[in-house]
Amino acid sequence: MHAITGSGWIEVISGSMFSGKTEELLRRLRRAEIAGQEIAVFTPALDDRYGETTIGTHNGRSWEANVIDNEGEGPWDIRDRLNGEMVVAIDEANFFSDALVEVCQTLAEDDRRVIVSGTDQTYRGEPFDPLPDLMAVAEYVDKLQAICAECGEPATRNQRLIEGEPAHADDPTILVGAEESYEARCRDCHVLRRD
Ligand SMILES: Nc1ncnc2c1ncn2[C@@H]1O[C@H](COP(=O)(O)OP(=O)(O)O)[C@@H](O)[C@H]1O
Ligand SMILES: Cc1cn([C@H]2C[C@H](O)[C@@H](COP(=O)(O)O)O2)c(=O)[nH]c1=O
Ligand SMILES: [Zn+2]
Repeated sequence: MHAITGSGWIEVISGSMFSGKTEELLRRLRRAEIAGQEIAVFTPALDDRYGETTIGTHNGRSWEANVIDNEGEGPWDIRDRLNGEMVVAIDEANFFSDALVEVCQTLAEDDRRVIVSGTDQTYRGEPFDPLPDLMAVAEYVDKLQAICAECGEPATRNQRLIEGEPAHADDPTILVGAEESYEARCRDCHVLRRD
């Protein structure tokens, strides 16, 4: 339990793609496991890059996860599928509906440690819901940076590339992918086509 409030809490790990969000999430889970705590991990059905029932990093590390469909109960299914675990981890929060914020609040109010990871900006450089609201209600927020693929400076933005070209501003927001479609870039090197 939280030393100050005597209750649960929310930790958000955010930042650009490739910044090490999932690595950091797995590091925290390994430590919770060493401490003998029961852990439940959730991932959205939409992200199938690493196989249906795992969360994975861009450098090959993974952890077993429960897959949550955004249809039906959506993120409320997370609460229904808990079996007494007091550490709850949610990866790829950017693929969940806004209801995830209320779900995380409820879990923290039930004295749980909630660790949420997800990228905070769309490829357009706009806030990626529900991360902004999650960051606002969280007790702890870590915003990580990758390395800009163009200039080597710290990267805060997600560059979407379609056949090697910057994506157009009117493209759909959701496109599951990794190195084949995205690069980490700094503010100066991030490009968006508007023609
Ligand atoms: N441009 C980059 N900047 C930093 N790390 C990168 C970059 N491209 C690939 N990587 C690799 O990605 C790893 C982070 O992967 P991951 O934790 O899955 O990131 P995230 O969850 O933030 O997308 C790094 O440790 C590194 O090996
Ligand atoms: C910027 C942006 C990203 N996505 C997708 C691409 C990936 O599948 C995930 C982010 O994964 P990571 O673990 O943070 O590397 O989100 C998207 O659908 N739309 C976007 O604008
Ligand atoms: Zn750059």
